Amino acid sequence: MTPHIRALAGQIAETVLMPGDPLRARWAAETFLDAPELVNDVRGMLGFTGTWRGNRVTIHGSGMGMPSLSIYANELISRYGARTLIRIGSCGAMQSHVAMRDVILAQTASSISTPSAGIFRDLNFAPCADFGLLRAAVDAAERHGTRAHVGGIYSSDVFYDERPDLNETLTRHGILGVEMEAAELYSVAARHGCRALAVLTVSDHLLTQEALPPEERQSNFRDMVEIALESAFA
Ligand SMILES: O=P(O)(O)O[C@H]1O[C@H](CO)[C@@H](O)[C@H]1O
Ligand SMILES: O=c1cc[nH]c(=O)[nH]1
Repeated sequence: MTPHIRALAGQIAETVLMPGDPLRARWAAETFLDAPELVNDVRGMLGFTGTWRGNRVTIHGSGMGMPSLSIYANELISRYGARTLIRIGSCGAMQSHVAMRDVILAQTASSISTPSAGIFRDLNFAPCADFGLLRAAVDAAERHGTRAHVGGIYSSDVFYDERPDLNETLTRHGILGVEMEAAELYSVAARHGCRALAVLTVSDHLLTQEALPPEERQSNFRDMVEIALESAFA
């Protein structure tokens, strides 16, 4: 048990999928896992452990933003022995060739800052995905016939952005999309020798202003979850 997770020792799997939304965690656990068991509901942050094709998996919400994810990732790794952490999130597209509902596999995650900045001090650490997971995710996306893009994303501290100049700079440098957790997930995983990847589904588009309704962001992102599970156990 931790301040934020009530699971007992042994109730968290070594492989953890992390959506921001706890209700997406419930949907994914009930849709993809055999015998999902609720292992956390502290503060309404839901975590479930079950099996997928005979492999133990936990699906646990991260909450929104890097400080929230950082708490859960640190506790899942340090207190429960998680070793592979895959974010299954939504994101906003920042390139015209990226369409709504496309999948983005985040090779790197740029940021202005992360909760790890205090450790890195003057170092501009480059948070990156585990290459084995990334390669397996590319293969899984191809098998599924999913439109997937591999490249850099931006992990922001804000959803309501007031820096159009920054977005323009990011787009000009090929950044595919924006979300709010991956850079810290990659940093925490690196610090502990764990594997991490962010598999993201485009829920809105910064260039066209299209946006999916909340229900579709909560569930219906099947390809993303299947790609994450297949990558974890490739
Ligand atoms: O859909 P999730 O996984 O929460 O991800 C995105 O959605 C939230 C903002 O609406 C942020 O957490 C962002 O990273
Ligand atoms: O963080 C996020 C997530 C989805 N869409 C955005 O614009 N930002």
